[in-house]
Amino acid sequence: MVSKDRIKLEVKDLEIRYGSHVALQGATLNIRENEIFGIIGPANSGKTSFLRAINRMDEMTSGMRVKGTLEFNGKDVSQWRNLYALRSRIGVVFPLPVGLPMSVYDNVAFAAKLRGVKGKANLDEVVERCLTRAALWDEVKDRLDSLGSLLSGGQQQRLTIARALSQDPELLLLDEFSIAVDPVTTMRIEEVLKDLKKEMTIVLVTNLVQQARRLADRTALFLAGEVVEVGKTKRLFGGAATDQRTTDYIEGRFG
Ligand SMILES: Nc1ncnc2c1ncn2[C@@H]1O[C@H](COP(=O)(O)OP(=O)(O)OP(=O)(O)O)[C@@H](O)[C@H]1O
Repeated sequence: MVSKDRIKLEVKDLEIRYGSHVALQGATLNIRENEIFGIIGPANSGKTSFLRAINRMDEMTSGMRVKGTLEFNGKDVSQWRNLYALRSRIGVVFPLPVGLPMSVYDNVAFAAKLRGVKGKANLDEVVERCLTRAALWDEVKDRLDSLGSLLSGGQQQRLTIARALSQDPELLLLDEFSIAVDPVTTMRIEEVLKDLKKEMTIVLVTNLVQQARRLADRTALFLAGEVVEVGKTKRLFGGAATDQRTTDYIEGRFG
């Protein structure tokens, strides 16, 4: 049993639909403080929909309906009246770097300004700290005024991580962050994530089972809208999964 106060996200019997199409059902799991929780599974298994439900993107996704319990810090996300306040605690990094039509500096300073950080010295400090934590500072410190969109793909992805960190999130959701990133950058970001989990909880949706193996403390297999199994990554990858489908997926027999 995990003590209640170590549970960051408690999910019970969650169902996500788009119109009549069920994307996820009967999902029950919990995500603990300071762990990296990996989610693996083939396309269309409901992984991204799960992340969307956590930070209430159903509000802006037409036809999307969420039922069941999804408690963040013990309070159901559906009870948060102030979605800005909820989302400021939950950072999200999408598969492809998006929305960078501003300078490198402003990309990171933007959220900090919104949450009330004032004065150039304070903003400079946030920008340097977040870019350093995202392993990008050394590469961009001399071009903070250039457009974020002019950086390489791997740099842009790290910029989106720096931007997510600038909110000082308690929970960081990453959706297949390495899709558009070269292997060296992927490894650098993986090192960053190992370090970040000391300060926050990370949910890592990945299409790379070996990435879950390298990074996740526990891993869940999602399959066709069902949570097949949740367990310690070492156990699942060590040949002791309880569901044969987990073993088959991990060993690449389908996907
Ligand atoms: N906005 C939407 N409107 C209608 N159906 C959707 C929408 N988003 C997702 N779906 C459907 O919900 C199901 C789950 O999709 P989801 O994106 O959550 O899966 P996934 O596991 O993240 O897949 P992938 O690895 O391809 O990103 C799929 O059948 C998908 O077609």
